[in-house]
Amino acid sequence: MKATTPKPPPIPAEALRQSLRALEAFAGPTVLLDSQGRVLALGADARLLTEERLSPGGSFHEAFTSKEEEIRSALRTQRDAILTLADPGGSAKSRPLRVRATALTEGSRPMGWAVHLAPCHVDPNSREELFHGLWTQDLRMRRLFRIIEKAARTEASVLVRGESGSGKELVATALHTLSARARGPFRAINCAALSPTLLESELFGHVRGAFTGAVRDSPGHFRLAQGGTLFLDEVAELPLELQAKLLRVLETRTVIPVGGREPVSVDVRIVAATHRALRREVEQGRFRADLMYRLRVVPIFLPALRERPGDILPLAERFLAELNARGGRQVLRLSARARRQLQEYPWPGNVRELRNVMEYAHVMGEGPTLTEAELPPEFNEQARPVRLPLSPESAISGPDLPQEIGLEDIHRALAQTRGNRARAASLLGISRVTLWRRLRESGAAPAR
Ligand SMILES: Nc1ncnc2c1ncn2[C@@H]1O[C@H](COP(=O)(O)OP(=O)(O)OP(=O)(O)O)[C@@H](O)[C@H]1O
Repeated sequence: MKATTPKPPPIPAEALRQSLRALEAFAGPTVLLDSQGRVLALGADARLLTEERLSPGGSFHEAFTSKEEEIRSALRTQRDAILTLADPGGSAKSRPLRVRATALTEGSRPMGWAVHLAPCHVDPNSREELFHGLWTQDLRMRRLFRIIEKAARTEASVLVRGESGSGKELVATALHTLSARARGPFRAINCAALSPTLLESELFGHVRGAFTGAVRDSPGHFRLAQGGTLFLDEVAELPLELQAKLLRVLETRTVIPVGGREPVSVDVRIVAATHRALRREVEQGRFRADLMYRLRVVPIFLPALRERPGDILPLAERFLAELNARGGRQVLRLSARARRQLQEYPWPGNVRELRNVMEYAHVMGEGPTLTEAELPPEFNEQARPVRLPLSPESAISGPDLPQEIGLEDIHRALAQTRGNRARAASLLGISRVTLWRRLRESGAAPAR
């Protein structure tokens, strides 16, 4: 005779409510579904977040306007997904929600899902786009993507201008990937990171015996990028004598390695980038005008993150979803204060800095809510009132505020430290607060 498993007694409503409250405290707004996708129960936070659009006995799928396949995939894959909540009033006001499901099983039998919900800041009225690793919902950025697509089809030199961490290298790789040279190599070199002598031999190569330590021939980046694209990052930092040499290479399409005599033909497309205004560098005699015109046939201006504030929170959420997917802590929401601080912060290190900040907070804190206290120390400094100088003189001659340190220096230090403000400040010999204040005074950061 077949043994029948006795049906478990139903969980008393009060016990269920308490379990859900405990679950929500740990995992954020939660809905329990049966294996057919019907709502079994939902916690008070989930009720609030969904504005009562979900109720026990109702269908989970029908509460959303997202495609049936998207909803099924969200449940099946148990990965972060964005679903749009239907508006019962039928107005066009849709509400995106971040959703993550955990399958509930008894042995191997599927019982349903616990679905964790979180608010989502992607603006449903503006279109989002992921373009070769660059995510945005900013209209200007999306227009830039179209320019990049057009420029990629040509051989024209492109000059990308943008602050540190704003995605210049990603633009360069997109230009390469979308070009006829995609099968060829992509090489990148940072002109600010090497001494002039080393830079010369890295770019143009050298022959054996050209200098002490040159024990064998070295091809250099131009020849290594043969048939492909060479990305010259921080091109404004190129010393004048190397600018002359670079111009010659671009004009003759040949390169003479250091210590060599014979010109070698090269077929390379140049993409250059800088955080400076090259025109100003030309005016100041630090950059050759003829080289500038050669490099900036197509100029591309990448807006800083603070100039597209609508991207800050959605990008933060994307980074959190990536971090959640690695396992460990599952962050389901940002506290209101953390959101405000992220939005008010000047982001001198741009998207790279935002990613680092999210990683720091994800590691430092615990639980499903990422709070302002988990943000790196500079955010808490930012929250403190800014100390006013005692006298006008102390504002300019005080040891903590050297007048000669300008915005350009700060950007250069940030570029060198890849957006790390603490290291940039110590490089400049000022405190992090001063660095932030300088950015704010210059209008680079919003006044509070
Ligand atoms: N729009 C974006 N969407 C998603 N990630 C981005 C975006 N912009 C930048 N990033 C992230 O920031 C990192 C830095 O980008 P990238 O190296 O292209 O910046 P950069 O402007 O070349 O910086 P630097 O001038 O310091 O070299 C990227 O690896 C990527 O993770």
